[in-house]
Amino acid sequence: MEHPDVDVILKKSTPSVFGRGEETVLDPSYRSGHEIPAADIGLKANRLMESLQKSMNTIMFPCRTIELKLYKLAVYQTGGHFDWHMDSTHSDMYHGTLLIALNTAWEGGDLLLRRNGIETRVDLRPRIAPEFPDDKPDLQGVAFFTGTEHRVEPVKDGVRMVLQYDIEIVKQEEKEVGKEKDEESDGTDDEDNDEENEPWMDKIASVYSSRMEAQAVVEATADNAAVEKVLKIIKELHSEGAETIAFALQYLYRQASISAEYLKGSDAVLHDALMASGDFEVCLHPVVHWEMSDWDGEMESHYAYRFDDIEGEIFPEPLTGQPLKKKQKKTNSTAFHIPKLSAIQQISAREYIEHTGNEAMPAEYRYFGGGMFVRRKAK
Ligand SMILES: O=C(O)CCC(=O)C(=O)O
Ligand SMILES: [Fe+2]
Repeated sequence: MEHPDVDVILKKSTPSVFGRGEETVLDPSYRSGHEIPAADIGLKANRLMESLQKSMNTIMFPCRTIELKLYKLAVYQTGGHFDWHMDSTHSDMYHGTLLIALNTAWEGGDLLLRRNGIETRVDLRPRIAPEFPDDKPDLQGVAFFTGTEHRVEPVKDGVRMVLQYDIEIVKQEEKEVGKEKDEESDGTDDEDNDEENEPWMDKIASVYSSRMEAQAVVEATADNAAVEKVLKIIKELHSEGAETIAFALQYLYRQASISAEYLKGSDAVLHDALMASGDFEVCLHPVVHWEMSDWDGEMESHYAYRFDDIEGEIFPEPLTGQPLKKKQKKTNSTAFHIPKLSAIQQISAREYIEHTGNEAMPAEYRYFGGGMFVRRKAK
């Protein structure tokens, strides 16, 4: 790609604001940069974007169909930066962000991604292969799931320009794999399954997440061996008498997007494998985070409860759309222990609440943790 005309682009751009809760604010100490919205950029679809879309579909959203939608062009001049934030959920379909840096020169301005406390540094400066010094530089890009925290370090010199795309999941009504049967809630789940620190939960979490830790933010999603192991553990637990096995989704979602068709990465792989086996009924629900502390106020453990259990009084209809059969109480029977690598803990943190959103985000669009509830299929 040729060098972009920096002066023209700067003239067309406006200072970047960001969302602090439901407010839109301009605060250069938190974010300093300029931007041009997609509507003012005339970029045609091209082969590069098509092939990028294909590979992101395979790696990040297996068995789903995605589309890339240009969102804006961000311009950072010397001193420009953007502190830790998650991108706002512009729509239910929006599940990832793709950034591609244009061919300009700058110093500093690295992008840092953070998930579950693990940081990954990304230098988006165009690269010239040393063996072909006369060739055009290779542009650099990065894609991450929504709910990933990120920040742009201050640009020390030059101009950094980045095209930002929304990765949207295209809804497919007739898709078989994504279809799930809503669980009938009777509030009497697994009475004999309410030990304090379920060791089996950690077993699942460690099998399921080992590759994730190793690869930080960039995950391998198609780990069939790990998925097989998790299925086996779930079957064993069912045969030992547990009625419902529940565990935290690995990613954050907007409340309305906690459904099979919108699952991301490893959540999608595991869900589809459970459905494909034909042995399970799987349902997904938003969950709320609960912290238990000991007598000294030290945090001891983290639990999740189904959101519709907690909010039963406020929301007469549970989120499954099915009326509750019996009044549900908040009991241990519907709680599950949150594994170390779950994103759910993070969404109740103070900084998260204060500093979320590259644009204002009304409360109903905030991120939620989700839970997968797995029962044995009635034969
Ligand atoms: O420019 C970048 O690398 C990321 C910018 C960003 O995070 C945003 O505008 O939301
Ligand atoms: Fe962002």
